[in-house]
Amino acid sequence: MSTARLAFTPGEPAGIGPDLAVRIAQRAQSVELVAIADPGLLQARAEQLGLPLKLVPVDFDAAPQTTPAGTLAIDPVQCARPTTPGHVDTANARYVLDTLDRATDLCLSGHCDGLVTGPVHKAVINDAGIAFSGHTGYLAHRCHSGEPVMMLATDDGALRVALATVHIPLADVPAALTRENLAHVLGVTERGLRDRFGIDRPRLLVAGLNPHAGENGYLGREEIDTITPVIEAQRARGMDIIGPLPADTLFTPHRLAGADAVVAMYHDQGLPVIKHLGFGRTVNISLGLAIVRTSVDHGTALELAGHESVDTGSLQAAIDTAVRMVHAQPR
Ligand SMILES: NC(=O)C1=CN([C@@H]2O[C@H](COP(=O)(O)OP(=O)(O)OC[C@H]3O[C@@H](n4cnc5c(N)ncnc54)[C@H](O)[C@@H]3O)[C@@H](O)[C@H]2O)C=CC1
Ligand SMILES: NCC(=O)COP(=O)(O)O
Repeated sequence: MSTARLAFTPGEPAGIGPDLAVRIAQRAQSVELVAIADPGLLQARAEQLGLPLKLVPVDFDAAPQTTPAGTLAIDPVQCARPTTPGHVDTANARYVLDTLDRATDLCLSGHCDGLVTGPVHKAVINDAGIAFSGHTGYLAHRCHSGEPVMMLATDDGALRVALATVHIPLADVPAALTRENLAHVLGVTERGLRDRFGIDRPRLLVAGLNPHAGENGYLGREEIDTITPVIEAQRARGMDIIGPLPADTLFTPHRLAGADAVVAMYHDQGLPVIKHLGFGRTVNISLGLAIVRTSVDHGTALELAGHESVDTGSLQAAIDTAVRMVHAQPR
C-alpha cells in the first residue's frame, strides 16, 4: 500500500489544536502528515509544552514519506496576530479559514490524499463577521459538493452515528426533516459506507424523532408523515434499513447487533451516546464530500491550551481512519 499524504489543519490557534499538532508529532506516523498552519505558532506551542518539534517544508514534487517522530511536514499559512493560548481573537478567524481553503485545494488538486481537521471555534469565526456553522458545510461549499452527511464513528467501528440534521437550533429540527432531506441523508450514508468503508450492503437503523417513535401518532406525527414513508421507499429500492426505532432503546447492544450505522434525527440525539462510549477515540467523518475528510470528536478546549496534557487519541483515530478511507475499495 502506498504512503498517504494527509493535510492536517490544527484549527483555532488559541485552542488545543496546536498542542495536538505538537503532541502527535512526538510519535512516528505511517503517513506524511502535512500541517497547514503558521510555523511560528507551532514552534511557540512546542516551546510552551517543552517538547521538540522539527518542521520540514513539504515537497509536493516528491513521493509522500512517512513522518519520523519529532517532525511534521509544514505548508505555511501565517496568522494575522500572535496567539495567546486560551484567548480567541477575531483577527485570526480568517487564518483558520485560510488553512481550510489551502488544505481543500491541495486535496482537490491531488497533492494530498485527504484532510484531517483539528477543532475550530465556531463562535469566534461568526464574531469576526463570517457566517460559519462548522467544517462540514464550509468544506461542501468549497468542494462544490452536494450536502454532506456528518457521521461519527468509534475507532473500532463498534458504533457509527450519522446525523439527519446537524448544527441548527432544536426548534428548527422538525421542519428540517423533510422527506427529501432524509432520503438524501440515507442515500449518502449508505453510499459512503460502501465506497469508503468497503461494506457490501450496509444495514442502517433509523431513529424516530419523538419519544417512543411517536407512539402511533399520539406523541408526534413526524414518524408517520415523514420518516416511515422515506424508509419504506428506500427499502423498496433495496436498502437494508430498519426503523423508525425509539431512540431510547435503539442504542442497546441487542438492537445494534448487526447494524453498520445509526441515523439519528438531530445532533444531541446521537452524539452524546457515541461520545459516552468513545470520547477521545471517536472520529468525525464527512460522507458525500469530493475529498476524504476526518476530524477529531472534540472541540477547542481553550482552558487546556498550552499547558495541560491533552489527549491525542481522537486525532490519531482521525488520521488512521482517513488512511483507511483513502485506500478503501468501493463496493
Ligand atoms: N471538530 C470541531 O471543530 C469541533 C469544534 N467544537 C467547538 O469547540 C468549542 C468548545 O466546545 P465545547 O462544547 O466546550 O467542547 P470541547 O470538546 O472543547 O470540551 C468539552 C470537554 O472536553 C475536554 N476536552 C476536549 N478535548 C480534549 C482533549 N483532546 N483532551 C482532553 N480533554 C479534552 C474539555 O476540557 C472539556 O472539559 C466550541 O466553539 C465548539 O463549536 C466542538 C466540537 C467539535
Ligand atoms: N458537533 C460536531 C462539530 O461541532 C464538528 O462539526 P464540523 O466542524 O465537523 O462540521
